[in-house]
Amino acid sequence: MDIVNPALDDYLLAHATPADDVLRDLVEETHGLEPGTTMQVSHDEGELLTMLTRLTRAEFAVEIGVFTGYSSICIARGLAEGGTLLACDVSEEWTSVARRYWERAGLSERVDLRIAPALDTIRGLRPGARIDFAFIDADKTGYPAYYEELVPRMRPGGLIVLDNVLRGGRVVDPAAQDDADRAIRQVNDTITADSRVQSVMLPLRDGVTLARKL
Ligand SMILES: C[S@@+](CC[C@H](N)C(=O)[O-])C[C@H]1O[C@@H](n2cnc3c(N)ncnc32)[C@H](O)[C@@H]1O
Repeated sequence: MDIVNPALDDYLLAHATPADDVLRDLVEETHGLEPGTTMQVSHDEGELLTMLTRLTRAEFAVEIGVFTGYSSICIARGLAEGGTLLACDVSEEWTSVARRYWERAGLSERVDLRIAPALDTIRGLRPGARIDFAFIDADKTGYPAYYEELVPRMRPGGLIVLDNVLRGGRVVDPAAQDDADRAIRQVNDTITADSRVQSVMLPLRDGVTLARKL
């Protein structure tokens, strides 16, 4: 199911601030890898991440799902001076590409990469750690648990961003019942009913939820 008419999608992509050489080269290199660019956030979503990180004046951000580093570059670029992005992934192979591009973008000092299941990394944060900005874009069945671990650690006014919340329209297809479909519907319903956050779902690419901690 097209979330947005494809012609409008192209128009939207063409009307975000253009990508720089680092991001363009990263897309090109990722094209040549086995999964290709399908897992990567789109350019307009990346611009949104930079903007939201900046608007929340984030000093400590968490990313769940790094892949080859596109979204982490966008988040790290929006951090306040001296800020840190805790980047969580399980793949040495894909994040080795990300490391090269963080270096090239001058962001290596800002990114703290942890190769481990993201739930372990988040649960291992020091008690009292306050997260300003979080981006969830990893295994879809993990979303409900990632959300529950993040919410209590967010500072008031902090923002959680979740990608792929529409699953190509499968969320409204009763026949779509795999584990990931169920997990995404579950987290979407949880967030809507959660009095700890204010939330909105945007029809950007595969759907993006913004949940702001109250
Ligand atoms: C959709 S990709 C992330 C794309 C990335 N945000 C970007 O813009 O390029 C999902 C990533 O989640 C990672 N992942 C899967 N399961 C994970 C887990 N349990 N903990 C941390 N990362 C995980 C995968 O290795 C993969 O790199």
